[in-house]
Amino acid sequence: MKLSWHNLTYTVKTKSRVYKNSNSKEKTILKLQSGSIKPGHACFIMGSSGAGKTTLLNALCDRLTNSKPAKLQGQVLINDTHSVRQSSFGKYGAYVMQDDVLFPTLTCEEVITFSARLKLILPPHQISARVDTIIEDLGLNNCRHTFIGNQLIKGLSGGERKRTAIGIELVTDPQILCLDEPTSGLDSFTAHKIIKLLVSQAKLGKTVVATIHQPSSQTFGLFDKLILLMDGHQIYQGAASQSVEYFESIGFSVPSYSNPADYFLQKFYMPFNKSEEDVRTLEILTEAYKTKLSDKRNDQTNQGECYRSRRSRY
Ligand SMILES: Nc1ncnc2c1ncn2[C@@H]1O[C@H](COP(=O)(O)OP(=O)(O)OP(=O)(O)O)[C@@H](O)[C@H]1O
Repeated sequence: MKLSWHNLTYTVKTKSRVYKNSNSKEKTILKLQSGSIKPGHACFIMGSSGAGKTTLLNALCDRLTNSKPAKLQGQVLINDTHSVRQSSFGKYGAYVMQDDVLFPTLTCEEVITFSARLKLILPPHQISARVDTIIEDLGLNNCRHTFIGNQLIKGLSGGERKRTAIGIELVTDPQILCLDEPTSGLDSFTAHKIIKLLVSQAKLGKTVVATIHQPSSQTFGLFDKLILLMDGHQIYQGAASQSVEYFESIGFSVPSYSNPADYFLQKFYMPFNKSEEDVRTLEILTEAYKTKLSDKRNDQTNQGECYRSRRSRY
């Protein structure tokens, strides 16, 4: 299923000034954002802390309130036709939270089975077949009988716990899978394995979208699509593999032998007491992004015209 969003703006009222050098008490967290993710793609939302990653993800999954003092404007569409609001996200999508709440005294297999029994109307043998497939796909076979655990009970490792949380959502075979910080608190090797797993889920035809904090350069290389946010603005949306080249073309060269993700987070951070230079950087980036979008639109129009004129010749 294709997920697209158009002119998303999310504003909330705050009790204090939004920035040191402004008097406004209204904070716009998402600023006129548009974009889309196709099925079969794994898209990762990056940006420094407070850039609006979780808010964008929540808007895409219809998890934001639209009542005072918060206001969400714009549209999120499924397959370019149905509004996510009207078509009830839970029917075709799933959301994996950052702090998953799992029963500590159940085993990995038991929590996935519990979720399947709760969400599916299927005979028991089909439920256990589905659970077996998920456990196999997620590589949880060697810990299927281990307790989830908590501070008092020793249980699954962080990575196994994350995969279990994903398994709980996969029981319904969702077409859209949204995850908030699926790698938080994990070492870079385990984080890499989780991202690999998400990319493989996307290859099965799902639309995967996740926020992510600090991917290693190897993990960054797995991303199909990247959305980079700065202070609520989208400053890049496109193939992750082309992002370094794009930023280089507008004057932000990633130093050799360094992790592009680290560079982006450091360079595109908007502090509370933003300086004129920070504002200028943001302006340059948003302008460049608008130009990129209009160039892309022109290319598509030209391609369409070439195709039509070629067809008319035959
Ligand atoms: N309901 C709200 N009321 C006031 N401020 C909010 C609200 N929701 C989000 N914010 C603010 O909006 C900004 C973006 O929040 P969001 O959680 O989307 O950031 P993030 O990029 O996911 O950050 P992090 O990486 O630290 O989780 C933050 O400064 C946050 O404090």
